Amino acid sequence: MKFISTRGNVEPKGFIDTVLMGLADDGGLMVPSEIPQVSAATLAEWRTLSYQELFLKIVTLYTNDEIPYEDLKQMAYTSYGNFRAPEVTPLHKVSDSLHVLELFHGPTFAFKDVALQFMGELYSYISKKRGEIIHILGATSGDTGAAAIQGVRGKEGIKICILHPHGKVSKVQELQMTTVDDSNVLNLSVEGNFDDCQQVIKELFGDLDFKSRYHLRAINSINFVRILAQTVYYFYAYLQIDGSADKQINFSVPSGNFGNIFSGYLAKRMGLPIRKLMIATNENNILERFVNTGEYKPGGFTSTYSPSMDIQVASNFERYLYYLVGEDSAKLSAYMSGLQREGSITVSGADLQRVQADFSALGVKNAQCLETITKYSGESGYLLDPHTACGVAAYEALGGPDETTITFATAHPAKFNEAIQLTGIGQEFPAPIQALFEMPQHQTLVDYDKAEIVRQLQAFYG
Ligand SMILES: Cc1ncc(COP(=O)(O)O)c(C=O)c1O
Ligand SMILES: N[C@@H](CCOP(=O)(O)O)C(=O)O
Repeated sequence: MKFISTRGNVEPKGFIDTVLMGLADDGGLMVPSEIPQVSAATLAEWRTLSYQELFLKIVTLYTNDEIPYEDLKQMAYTSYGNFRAPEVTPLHKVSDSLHVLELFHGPTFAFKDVALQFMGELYSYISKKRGEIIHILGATSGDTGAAAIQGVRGKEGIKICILHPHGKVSKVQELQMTTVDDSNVLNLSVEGNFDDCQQVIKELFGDLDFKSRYHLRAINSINFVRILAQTVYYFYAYLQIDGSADKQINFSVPSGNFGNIFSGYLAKRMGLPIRKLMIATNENNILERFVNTGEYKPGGFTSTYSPSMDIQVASNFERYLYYLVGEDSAKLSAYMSGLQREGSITVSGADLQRVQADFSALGVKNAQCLETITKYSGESGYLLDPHTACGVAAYEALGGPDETTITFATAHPAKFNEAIQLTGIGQEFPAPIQALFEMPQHQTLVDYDKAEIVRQLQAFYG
């Protein structure tokens, strides 16, 4: 198994080199040269595996034996050993047609922990085994940053800098990142939005001289290992639902940067019997507009009750587009240049039909998000966080009769109490979240100015 760039101008790489490269050196995104296939018989054999066992089955399809099995096993068990649920990602049945896969039982109460606990272990392993310097640079709308910092905490030889949009993350997200007082952690609070933060880091990863001089490593979903680790819970959720291996299931996925749902697309391409992949977004509904009309046009950023999905430029969209154009790098590159030049991409005809066969989508309005939280709290006694509520609203709108849908609970409601309070519902914070309110914060406020951010990074990475 080799990994190649969507843009076609990077020599095929092995697994570890792909992890270290993060953003492909030609500006594209790394993808597997071929997608491993999982047969129905194999799926049936996997039905009784624990999360960690399943993780090992899936991840070893991609790792080329570059990591000895016992080492990988140790990483898997360490990564998921500190989750608060023994199943790691337990499934909560709401009704016969709706199940919620709770992805928030990791250290920072968000789905990002699932991939980033492993990524922290992996970076630490690579650093020790290969003597690589690991200087992480990431952008966050709140959850990736907190989970990445927790993923590498206390690990020798790793420095991490996270850019978050000033005043545009929830209070708990801000506290989770900024109460960490470790000398290897730098939080830059940027006067801008998430897209601005992501733009700066993409430019810095695209400057190959800067990238290699400062040993920049990515933790965002531009890094293929994030996508890979996230495919595991699609398989796990599917296998927990009763029934034969050929039963098809829908997944409704609260989406922003398109990483989580792209993992589902990959799982489907690997052979997981998924009927519909539902993209749930908020009022930043670029993905909904793309699925419904074929036009992908970033712009018009809006702050919503689900701030982690306040994203216009979805970084993994390029991976999907690559498959949509038949893995043709020249065609993909032409689309990406068009996006840069004209500010939009349009697909039509058979391509649009294929998009609509691959996905359905809903952009959930703020009011509908709160109504959904209120409804499920009242009817089922189950408190949804606002991102998850968007996923449940999409299930209601897009799920067909007699279809089973698994909606991802991407965060614990305590992370987004600003929105929950608006419904009038009270909630108790879990102790680790409550404790954050007593702790001092450490962050540096910077303008949305690449030169200023670069100065901060140079001083930090040394
Ligand atoms: C709570 C929550 N839900 C959903 C999303 C969207 O996921 P993705 O960016 O993978 O599409 C995010 C951020 O990524 C998030 O933090
Ligand atoms: N919502 C995300 C945005 C970054 O997404 P990523 O999956 O590319 O890391 C966040 O919480 O930061």
